[in-house]
Amino acid sequence: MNQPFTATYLLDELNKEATMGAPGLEAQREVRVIDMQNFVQRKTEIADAIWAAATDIGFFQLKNHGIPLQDIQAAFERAEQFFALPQEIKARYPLNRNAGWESKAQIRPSTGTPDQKESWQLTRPRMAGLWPEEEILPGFKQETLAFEHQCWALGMQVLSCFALKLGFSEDFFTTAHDPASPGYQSTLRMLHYYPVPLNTQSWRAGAHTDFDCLTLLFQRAGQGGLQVCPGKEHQSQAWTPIEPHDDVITCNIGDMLMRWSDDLLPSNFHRVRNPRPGEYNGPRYSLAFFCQANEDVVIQGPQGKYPPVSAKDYLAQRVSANFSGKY
Ligand SMILES: O=C(O)CCC(=O)C(=O)O
Ligand SMILES: [Fe+2]
Repeated sequence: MNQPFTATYLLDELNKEATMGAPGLEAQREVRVIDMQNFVQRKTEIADAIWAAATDIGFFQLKNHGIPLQDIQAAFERAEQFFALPQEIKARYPLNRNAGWESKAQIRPSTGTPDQKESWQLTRPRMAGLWPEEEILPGFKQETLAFEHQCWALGMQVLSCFALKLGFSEDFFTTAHDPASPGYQSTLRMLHYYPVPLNTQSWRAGAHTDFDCLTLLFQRAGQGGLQVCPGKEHQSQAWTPIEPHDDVITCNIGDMLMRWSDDLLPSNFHRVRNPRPGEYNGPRYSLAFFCQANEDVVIQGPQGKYPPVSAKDYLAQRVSANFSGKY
């Protein structure tokens, strides 16, 4: 790992990502926790707090966010059940365009090595043949769809705060991520990082920024390893560990929102490191919801800092740079 990986991409963010594979340093940074209680009444105050955290520190966490803890725990249990299925069953749901299952297929431009994980992704319009059947995992489909919707609704609340601060109409991003559209491409991802023998030289997930507008990341207490480096400080290569807590959701700004805000909202680099000697080194599960604008939506900020690109073309370029040219 960590050998310099040289490639040239058409997108600036991919060229930047290719420079981020080194171990770097550790740095403590403030992790601001935003209280989402009484969102409607407190929206202006919440929007100010989210904006300040996103622009000063680059990442933040949500508490009292309205997704019941028992629903999150049930979603983790479904992920464990899915990943415990025999390999030959999971292989019946192969990844295609951010939907379905893959194992060790994601090669980050930063590291040039495969992430030590498997994942299954739900992208609503693309799920034909990719659901585990009722007799294999009863209730999985219905409950996972319901959880995806809860994530979408919370993601849209947060994005409406960014819309407010950017001077866009407050429903701008909700329209851009309309689940009723056939071009809907927001994704719920279940992740399972394999147990790692101690002193193994690899990354559970190599350094990257997300492709989307906003990511909601759910982690489990005791299963650490996430490290974050704010986009505006990426040259420092100084990484802040994020301690997992069951009652908060960690949020990352992704590259779609960076583009849409003409860089006012920098996307965050993050990665998942291996356990160190003495740390828990068993399996690690996480859940991520990626708010990815619908295929036909054109991403461009008011200042036109980046050329216009459809969210479909943008995602296709980012996914294929991570999956050996496949989309
Ligand atoms: O599992 C984690 O904590 C991070 C996952 C992640 O960054 C991703 O899938 O984009
Ligand atoms: Fe990520």
